[in-house]
Amino acid sequence: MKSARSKPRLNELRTPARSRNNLIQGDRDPVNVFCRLRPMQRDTDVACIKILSPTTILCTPPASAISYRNENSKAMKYSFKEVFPPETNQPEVFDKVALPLVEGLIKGKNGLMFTYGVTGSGKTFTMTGDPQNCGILPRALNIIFKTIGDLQAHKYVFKPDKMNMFDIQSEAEAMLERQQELHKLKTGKKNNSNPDLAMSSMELTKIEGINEDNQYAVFVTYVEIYNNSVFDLLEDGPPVCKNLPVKIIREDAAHNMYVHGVTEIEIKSAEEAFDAFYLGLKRKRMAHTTLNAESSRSHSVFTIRLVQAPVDEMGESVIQNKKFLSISQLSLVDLAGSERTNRTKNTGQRLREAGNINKSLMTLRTCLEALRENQVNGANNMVPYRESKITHLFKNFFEGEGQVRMVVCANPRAEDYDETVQVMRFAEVAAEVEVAKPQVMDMGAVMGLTSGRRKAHRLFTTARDNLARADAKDLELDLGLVYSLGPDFPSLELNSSQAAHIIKELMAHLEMRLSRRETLKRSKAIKDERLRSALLDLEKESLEVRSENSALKAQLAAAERRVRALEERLTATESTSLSHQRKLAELTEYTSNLKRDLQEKELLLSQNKLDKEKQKKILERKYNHKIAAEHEKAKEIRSEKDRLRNAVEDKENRLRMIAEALNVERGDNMEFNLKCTGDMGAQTSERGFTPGSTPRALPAHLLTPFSAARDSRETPASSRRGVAVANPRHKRSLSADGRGWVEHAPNKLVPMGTVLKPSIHNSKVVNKLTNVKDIANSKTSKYCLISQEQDTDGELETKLYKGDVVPTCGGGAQVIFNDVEMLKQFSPNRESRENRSSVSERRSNCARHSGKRRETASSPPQTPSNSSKKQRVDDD
Ligand SMILES: Nc1ncnc2c1ncn2[C@@H]1O[C@H](COP(=O)(O)OP(=O)(O)OP(=O)(O)O)[C@@H](O)[C@H]1O
Repeated sequence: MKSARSKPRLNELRTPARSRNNLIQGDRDPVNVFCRLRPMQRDTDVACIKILSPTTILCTPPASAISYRNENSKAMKYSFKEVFPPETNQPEVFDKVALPLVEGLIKGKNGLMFTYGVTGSGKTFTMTGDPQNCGILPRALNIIFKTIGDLQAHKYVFKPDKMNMFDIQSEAEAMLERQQELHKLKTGKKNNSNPDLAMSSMELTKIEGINEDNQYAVFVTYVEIYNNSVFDLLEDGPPVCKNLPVKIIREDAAHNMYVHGVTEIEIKSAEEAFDAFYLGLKRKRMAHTTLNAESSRSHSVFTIRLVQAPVDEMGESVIQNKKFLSISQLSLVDLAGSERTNRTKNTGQRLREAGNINKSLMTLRTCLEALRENQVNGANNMVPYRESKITHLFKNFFEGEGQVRMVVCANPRAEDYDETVQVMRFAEVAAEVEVAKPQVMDMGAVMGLTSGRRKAHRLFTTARDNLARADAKDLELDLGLVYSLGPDFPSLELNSSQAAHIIKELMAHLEMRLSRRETLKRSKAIKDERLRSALLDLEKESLEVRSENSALKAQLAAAERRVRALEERLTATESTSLSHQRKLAELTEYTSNLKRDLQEKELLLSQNKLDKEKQKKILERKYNHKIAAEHEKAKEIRSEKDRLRNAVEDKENRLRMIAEALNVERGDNMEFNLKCTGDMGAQTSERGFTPGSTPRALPAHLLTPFSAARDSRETPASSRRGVAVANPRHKRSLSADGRGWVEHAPNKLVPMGTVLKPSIHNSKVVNKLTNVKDIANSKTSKYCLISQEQDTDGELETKLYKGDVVPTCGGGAQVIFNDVEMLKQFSPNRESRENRSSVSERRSNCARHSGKRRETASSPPQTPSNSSKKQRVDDD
């Protein structure tokens, strides 16, 4: 039963058709899987594969195998269509595996054959072989040319249209191209054949049953899939070409996958085919690995396309109609071997290759598993053909029509066991996949042409040629008359008695012949007339067809131009997209690496954070204890400080009172002083004080702070009454002795109209002390801060805070205050009044305080310093 689909278009039958889900079970063939065991290399090698029957093997895990260690030590049986023992020779393998595919190819059926196995298991040996043992590929080429022999069309009659289809050219066009090629060849012929390999010497018989009413042409392509990119091994260029451009896989109008822009060479003999094959072989990526001296690093696909078209009714030339073309293809695939990297010890480029090889083989396996699932269980799983170039390219074989055969190559040695078992499992999956049987049509029969046209034409041309020969007159030819005037003349024996009767008969016969001749003449005239009118019709039709043809040709040319332009754009877009895809993959990998790094760093960071928090807690606990202790101490210090401050304030009050007592009028003072001195136990010799007299000498501890000069110099008597001061500092020369002073007057001084004015000779005057260098330099050794403020009585008081500038080790300076000068004015009236009113109070105060009074700056102003702001008031 045929598919429910409407009658297929003729040219859709040529290449593997797309999936037809409604194909019934009988329309399908399983993938035929063969197993070939290669001979052991060394006598010492231990085998892990045993042949049980011509179709079954037994794999026993050796003790060294991983599966054995994983307690999966059961021996496993695997079945195949046929198992080839190590001693099987190449012709046997070819006859069983590839010959049916070649027969199918000749009859217009598609075929796919691939070798699969671990690296070094004999895949390339099976597919290509060596000079002494030609493999499947050279044998297939040889037998094809032996079979099609002189049934081949002239070169360039069939021409690839670059879109996976073919055009048919007229003999004249084909001849023109042949001449051009001849010219090119004269200028430089390339010969790529390998002199060591005389594969054409194989003894092969031709395939029977070929349709002799067709003309044939063979085209080959050779591509390799390396690191999941497709390369054209027959691309124009030097034989050893390293930088072949990447090709893309596309779908043609009939939804078949093909390598776009691939070089498709028309081959006219097995020798030419070998030339092409060896050119590709030189470019194929091979490398030395630990497990195979010449290991294929890529999957190679050698495709033979056979184009056939029926000859016309005269059996002379091909019918110039693309509709009647039939294209069948046989793809011979040598897959790269699967390899475990820990065994091969590959690194760098080899490792990357191995990764890509394993990945694509994995995709092949995944695709076949999904297909099997869909076919056996009626699932509708998406088959990931596009994940790998190899599966993408052969999508049509699995989803369309054709014969698929696989040779699983295995090395029986124990070291390969683990990988061999994986291969066997893949083989099991593959054997369960089914492929639709190809449908073949005889185009001549479709057109209603009789068979044997070509043979008849050959005979006719032979006869014609023979007639032209010089000895043709001796030939006895039975040309077989088309028109006959009836039977032969009756015998004319007139000497008999019945002569009159015979003459009568003869006359009747002649009359009959005459009338027959007339009839034939009339019939011929009618036929001539018909022929003429038919010819006229044909001529008319031909004219119409020709004009239509030229219009169509013009349209076609325009369409072709458009297609070519679009194609170019598409190619450019596709190559950009490809490069973008590659970039994207790189960036994705880079991003994932970065993410991984980030995660690692985040982990580390959180670990560190945790550690730090732990440490912090420990330290916090420690320091809390310390801080508590410090707080306790600070509290104690503060209370001690308060106590001391109170004591100091108490003493100051007492001293102030003493000083005030010293300043009261003489009479009062006398009394007051006597009391004070008496209270304080001072030893005075003189109690009287007259204006202009030398002030009495008070004990040192009762004088103002400035009177307690360390040197013994006498201070001249103060002009102010009642002040017995002998302080050498009152000398201006000493207070400002000209040694590198910095005079710091933050505010403008209010003029007081006094005799004594705060002024230091040769000093540097600054209003603001912002520049450290003003203080911290080698010339400056003294600092004076001048301030004016109101005292408690509302009088203006000028204070000079003086100090030594001491450089600090950090390069800055500190000021140690050691002196305060004060300038103050009183109204004499107010003073006496005030004094009088407060005398009694002072007396009482004086009586209460027995300590000496020291007049000092209670809190010196702050002075900037760059490294240390240490301030000290040194009571003099
Ligand atoms: N059946 C066999 N008879 C004799 N020699 C064989 C056979 N099979 C393989 N060999 C030899 O084994 C070696 C490795 O074989 P081959 O290169 O075909 O392996 P491979 O499976 O193609 O490896 P790779 O996947 O690495 O390309 C070759 O030297 C080949 O001649």
